[in-house]
Amino acid sequence: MDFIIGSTNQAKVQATKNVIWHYFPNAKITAVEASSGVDAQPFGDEETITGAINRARQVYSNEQNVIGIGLEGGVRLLGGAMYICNWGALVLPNEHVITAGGAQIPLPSEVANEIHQGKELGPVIDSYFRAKGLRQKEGAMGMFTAGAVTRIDLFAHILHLLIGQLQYHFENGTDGN
Ligand SMILES: O=P(O)(O)OP(=O)(O)OP(=O)(O)OC[C@H]1O[C@@H](n2cnc3c(O)ncnc32)[C@H](O)[C@@H]1O
Ligand SMILES: [Mg+2]
Repeated sequence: MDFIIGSTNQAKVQATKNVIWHYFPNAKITAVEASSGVDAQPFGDEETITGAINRARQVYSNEQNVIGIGLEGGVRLLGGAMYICNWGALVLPNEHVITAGGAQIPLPSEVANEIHQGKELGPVIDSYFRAKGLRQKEGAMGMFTAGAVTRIDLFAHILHLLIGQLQYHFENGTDGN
């Protein structure tokens, strides 16, 4: 079983390799740019999960028995606060879709205000911490949890949820989707 991840973002690619090779040590994993088909800064679970599914749909292949992986980061509003929200999707060679959501933490209001003005979380987080390329490593999750859970850990957990459901699908021919 081979996998293609629809992104070259290092946090996404590293998380994918860590988890897929844990379950399938011989799997071939390729990373390619894929468009999410949604806004560069998705807003809400609906838009974020759609971005994840679109990326996975773009890279799966029923001819080569390749499973597509899509991971997407977004933000959502809950109880007056803005939370980071992340979604993942697998598209199987038979076009079956498996999805899973990630853990969420609220963002400081200074950061939320900038997102409301139309900026993307990646650059906003970089300027907030006077750093470069945080979205490829720690991410907002890592920075606002003092490194306890990084963006790689966050996507790795989503991958575990996806691969676990994939195993269940293989064993039972069904899942919750
Ligand atoms: O190359 P791609 O796969 O597009 O990687 P990306 O980092 O842009 O990731 P997304 O498109 O999935 O994320 C949408 C936006 O939210 C930003 N983002 C999402 N989660 C983040 C995080 O934990 N830390 C920093 N930026 C984040 C990201 O940089 C984008 O501006
Ligand atoms: Mg992006």
